[in-house]
This record gives sequence, C-alpha cells and structure tokens, in this order.
Amino acid sequence: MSLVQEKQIAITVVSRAANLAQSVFKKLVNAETVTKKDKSPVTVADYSCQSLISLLLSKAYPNDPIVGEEDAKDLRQPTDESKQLKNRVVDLVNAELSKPQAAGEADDLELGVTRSETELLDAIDRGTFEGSAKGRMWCLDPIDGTKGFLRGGQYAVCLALLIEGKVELGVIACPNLPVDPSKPDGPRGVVFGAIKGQGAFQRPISETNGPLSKISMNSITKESIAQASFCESVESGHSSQGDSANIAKELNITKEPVRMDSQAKYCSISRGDGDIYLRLPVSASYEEKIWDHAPGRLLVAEAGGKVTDIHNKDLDFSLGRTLKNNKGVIVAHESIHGDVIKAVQKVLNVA
Ligand SMILES: Nc1ncnc2c1ncn2[C@@H]1O[C@H](COP(=O)(O)O)[C@@H](O)[C@H]1OP(=O)(O)O
Ligand SMILES: [Mg+2]
Repeated sequence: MSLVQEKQIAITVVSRAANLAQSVFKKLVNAETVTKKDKSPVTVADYSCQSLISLLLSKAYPNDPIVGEEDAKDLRQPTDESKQLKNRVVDLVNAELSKPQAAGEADDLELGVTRSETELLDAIDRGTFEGSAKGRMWCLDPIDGTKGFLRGGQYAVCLALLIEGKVELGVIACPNLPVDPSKPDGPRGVVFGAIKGQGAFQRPISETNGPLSKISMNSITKESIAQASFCESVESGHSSQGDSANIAKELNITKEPVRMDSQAKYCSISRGDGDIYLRLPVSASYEEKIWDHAPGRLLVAEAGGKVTDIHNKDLDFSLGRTLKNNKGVIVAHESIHGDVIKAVQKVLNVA
C-alpha cells in the first residue's frame, strides 16, 4: 500500500475520532473523567478515540503494532464506576462506527458496522506496544491536551506511522482550532497531515471529500526574528514559562507568548499562525512521550521548519515509548532555528 493510500486511511480514522471527541465534548460531565495513578486526567473521549482508531487501523493493517497512550485496565475493573465508563465508551464508539462511509473516506475500514464490547476493549489494549527501531508501528495520542479538552481550549487527535524508527506519515485533528486563523469566531475543526518529502496540508474536518490545501511556515529571517511570535504550553508544569520569557528577551521578541494545549501548537505554527514553539524542561527526570511529538515533528518539517531538543539533537523515536535521549523540544523555521537554539542554550546554560 502506498503512503498516499495510508494517508487517506489515517485522515479518515483521525477525523472520525475527532467527530467522536467533539460529540463527547458537548456533553462531558465530571463523572466521565477519571484520574490516573500518575494524577493526569483521562476522559471517556481518550478511551473511545483510542478504541475507534486502533480498531479501524487493525482492519487495514492487522499486523502493525500500535504505541498508544491509553490501556483498558481501568475499564476492565469490576467496580460500578468502571462499568459505567466502559458502557459509555462502547456506546460512543459504536455510535461513530455505525455511521456509513462518507464520500472521500477510505475504503476497507468496514465503516457502518458496530462492534462487541470485547473487540472495543481489546482494540484499546492494542496500543500497549513498547516501541521499536525496526519495521512499522503506529503512534497514537487519542486526545492530546486532555486538560485543554476539559477547559474548552485546544486538544488534538494525533496519529503517526513510523518505519524503522522514523516518522513517515503524520495526521493531527484539532476540533477546536479555527479553520481560518483570521476568523477566530468562524468555523472550527481542522485536520492536518504530512507525508515525508511530500509537504504538509490542512482541511476542515467536516469536509471529508474536500481538497487538501498546502500549508507552510512563515518565512522569517535573522533580521526579522524580533517580530516572531512563539507558543508554549498553557500548563507551566509542562514547559518552563520563565525560561521562555528570558529566551524571548534574548531574541528581542516583544510579543506575548501564545499559550495553547496539545500538538495544536505544531499545527498552528506549521500554517504560519505563529513562528516558534518552545518546550523547555521543568523537571530533569521527565521523558517526553513519542505520541506527543511524532506527527507534529513531521508536519513542521514538511512545512519548512526544524525540530530538535534543547541540545540541538534530532528527536529519536526509535528508543521505545519515550524520547529518552532528548530533553525539551525547540521548533522554528529552518532559517532561524540556529539562532533560537543559541538563545535557548545561553539562557538554560547548556550546550
Ligand atoms: N512534566 C512534564 N513535562 C512535559 N510534558 C508533560 C509533563 N507532564 C505531562 N506532560 C505531557 O504534556 C502533554 C500535553 O502537553 P501540552 O502542555 O503541550 O498540552 C500531555 O501529553 C502530558 O502527558 P500526560 O497526558 O501523560 O499528562
Ligand atoms: Mg498527549
């Protein structure tokens, strides 16, 4: 199967999951959010989107492993809370699966058919692969930016195909991102995608048969770097906002940072809504997860940008479920990435 066909499949499954997430978002109540052992929140949308995407991917690629953020352990517990959550996941996924195939959606996914509870829970657990430098694997964050999802901000459904540890295909759906950035109150919901060597594109999620438009980062030079705008996490625990303010000062950037959750940051700078994305380590021990960066990294690279860590090293997706050989993430247009790295290393006192 060619990467172009794989792209159509990835866009279809991610867009379906984005529809599901949007429908949950409209009706989300606190009872549908649970807190995992590491204290991060997880919602019915996280489980449902992982189930839906893993199930559809397994129709198209029965032998491909999936590195997904969630597992179904908590849904398989014999408690009332677990059963309630599980039933809701099964209902939501089947509601989305039962919608017939629309024009433009990929063939061979058996859309229009509901599934048993066992199939849907097993699909979630297909995401427990440990990662590998060899062969093919999919990398899935069913709802990236769960905190953004809960606060009505940005969140993203994120999927990437990796071959021999390198990202070959990336698709990200952002249900809450304006289709046209110059109309923040206009329609929302955009799907982004990239194939290595073939560029980056976007399309409204709802237009399953619509054209994909090519996107690129703003061209920016050393001379215009002071006019750049940068984005960072809303959560100060995910990226040091004090360090980013000092880096901005070092680059003579005066615009306030744009704070948003999830890989929507990669998407928005890929289409020129902003110029730089800084993710600066807060804790020395945190290892970034591959599903938080795989599609975003390819999207930016295909839109003219460069993505490294604070040591100017490429992100290495071949070492398991985390980027254990990297610290932080620095994203900017190729023409200014070196200058941004210099400022980062000066402020953080690293080389
Ligand atoms: N200490 C941390 N440093 C960086 N990222 C983190 C940290 N803790 C959690 N994350 C991850 O940041 C991602 C969201 O990033 P952003 O702030 O850019 O929206 C989530 O996937 C979250 O993982 P998790 O879902 O396991 O909590
Ligand atoms: Mg995430």
